[in-house]
Amino acid sequence: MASPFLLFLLVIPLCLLVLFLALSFLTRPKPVRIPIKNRHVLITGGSSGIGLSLAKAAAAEGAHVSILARNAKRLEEAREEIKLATGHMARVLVADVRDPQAVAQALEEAGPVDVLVCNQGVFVPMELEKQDLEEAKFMIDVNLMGTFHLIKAALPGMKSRAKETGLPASIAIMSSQAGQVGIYGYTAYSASKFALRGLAESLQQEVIAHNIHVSMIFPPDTATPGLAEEQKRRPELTTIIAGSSAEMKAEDVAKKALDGLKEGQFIIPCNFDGTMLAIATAGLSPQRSATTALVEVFGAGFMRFVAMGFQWNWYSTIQNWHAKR
Ligand SMILES: NC(=O)C1=CN([C@@H]2O[C@H](COP(=O)(O)OP(=O)(O)OC[C@H]3O[C@@H](n4cnc5c(N)ncnc54)[C@H](OP(=O)(O)O)[C@@H]3O)[C@@H](O)[C@H]2O)C=CC1
Ligand SMILES: CCCCCCCCCCCCCCCC(=O)[C@@H](N)CO
Repeated sequence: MASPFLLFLLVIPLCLLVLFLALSFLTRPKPVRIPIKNRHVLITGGSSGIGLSLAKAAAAEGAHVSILARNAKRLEEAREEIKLATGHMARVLVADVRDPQAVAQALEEAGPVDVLVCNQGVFVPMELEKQDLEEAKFMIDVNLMGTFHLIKAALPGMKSRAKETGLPASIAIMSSQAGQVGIYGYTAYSASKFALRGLAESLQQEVIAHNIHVSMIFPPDTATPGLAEEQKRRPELTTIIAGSSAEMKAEDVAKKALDGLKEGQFIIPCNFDGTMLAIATAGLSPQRSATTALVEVFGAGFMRFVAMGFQWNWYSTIQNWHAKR
């Protein structure tokens, strides 16, 4: 006769197994693998920072890469850099994502896309009270409206291409950890990045029947020319609070992003803090992996507790900062 204790020990893994099986049945959309070799990958903001690293990583894996940005000279330099690193001649497209006509024309020129990476982004941190509304609008226009323009222009071609080839396509959207949690000094930036999540969750439901798979990438501070510019004028509290998640290299963010999008991961965290944030903010987002779903189901309560610790730390920092003035 087995002791009640041994029986109990057996019950735990059994419950876990049943829960895992239930989640395997429930998780939607279904798992997918998105090939990128010999496929057309279009990366906006591909002339600098994370976008340029992504372009190199995709070209190194045999993708046909197009990069889009405003500045033609920087695009040419990026093309040289990609060629030097991988031997691949990327196509360059000059357009401002704020201009829907220019975006449509660029996509026409580029031809049908298999993987669209909406990575372009601007960030000008400042307390809302001090920030010029034009700056707030600038971030919304480039980060949010620009992404609308890109997806609108690319979708028809992506749909027919996915149908023709029978291969799954991908739309990957660059958010930020500041698109998962509000940060001091980022009212407009966080708003633009949180908004992308609503766009992405809704869009995934609209395009799943066309074999198009949406991903969102959530990097922490990442060493790029953009970050160097930002740091010249970032409020001290923004730097301190954003420092809660360790800075990454653009290459490492690009690798996470590319691996995640190839697996059709809806939420792509980039470091350990990012994984905690993803569990804490999973909400009703699509989840393809039963294993990750299991971690989310068990982790949710605990991560809320950890989050309370972070908030305690941030609010103490803010209070002390004001007390010193
Ligand atoms: N670096 C960081 O700390 C983090 C960055 N991110 C996000 O990652 C993305 C890339 O950031 P990062 O690599 O640092 O940025 P960079 O500033 O280094 O590069 C930005 C790229 O976007 C292009 N771009 C900017 N505005 C437009 C526009 N209106 N139309 C078309 N292209 C445009 C730029 O080219 P050009 O100026 O010639 O148009 C450039 O290629 C952004 O969305 C950012 O919000 C997220 C988390 C952290
Ligand atoms: C549940 C526990 C969670 C713990 C993790 C909390 C860490 C949050 C840190 C947020 C950092 C935001 C950086 C934004 C970078 C960015 O986008 C700018 N550089 C502009 O590009």
